[in-house]
Amino acid sequence: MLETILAVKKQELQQLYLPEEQQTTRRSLRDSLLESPYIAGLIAEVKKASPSKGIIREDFNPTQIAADYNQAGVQAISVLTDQHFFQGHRDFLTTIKQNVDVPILRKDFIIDPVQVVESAYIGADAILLIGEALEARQLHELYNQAYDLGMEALVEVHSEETLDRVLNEFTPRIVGVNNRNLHTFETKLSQTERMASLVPEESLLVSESGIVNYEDVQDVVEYGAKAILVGESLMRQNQIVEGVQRLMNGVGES
Ligand SMILES: O=C(O)c1ccccc1NCC(=O)[C@H](O)[C@H](O)COP(=O)(O)O
Repeated sequence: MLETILAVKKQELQQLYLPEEQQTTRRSLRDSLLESPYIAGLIAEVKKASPSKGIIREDFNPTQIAADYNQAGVQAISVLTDQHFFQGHRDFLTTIKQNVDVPILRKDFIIDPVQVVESAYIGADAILLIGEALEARQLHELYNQAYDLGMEALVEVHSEETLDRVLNEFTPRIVGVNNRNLHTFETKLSQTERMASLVPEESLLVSESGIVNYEDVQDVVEYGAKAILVGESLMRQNQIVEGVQRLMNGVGES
């Protein structure tokens, strides 16, 4: 699946035009996650659909969902901007950035420097760089470009092999272990458990995907995660604010 997504991305790149540059103040993703009052920092995702699940939320108002996340006290918001596979849009990110006061992560498949510039122009505070989608040298260059433009980068890996490749090149400040295999969609929190001890101390570890309840949050924190990235389980809540409280405090869980 990842290959298919990347092939479409390469095609889209040929028609990519840069939008008007937003004047924006950058917010630090890493600092915000480290300042969390919960047992982990929470990056809450705005996600309408996905290749593995199809439509996740019919009643989808990205600005309202982000406002609810903000009200609930999340540390950061991840906005899926890919249109083809996730029904996202880069305009969602721009509008959300103007309406909340937490850092915004641009979740997309970034493979080219022009997308890093685009991310800065639309107001992103941080971008996702996927280890399984990039050569380590290329990833490092995109990472440096992001920081040069005042953003941060969440460097995501799924396997030990990919993490090894990345760490041979450089040490990212924020490392995400994706519990979902992007080829098979198999999702298991034990991936964080397997990988946590391999992530350097100085890298803030984010556990991504498949986190559904407070018990899951406790588990990945026990494995070593300092932050979590949660999409689907929050997007399926009727009351987002209460959903965030339940996820992060265990309050009201049966
Ligand atoms: O979510 C997918 O099906 C997916 C498929 C292929 C590539 C990426 C995919 N998801 C991106 C993500 O990393 C997740 O949206 C994010 O980690 C949140 O996961 P979840 O809480 O399980 O929605």
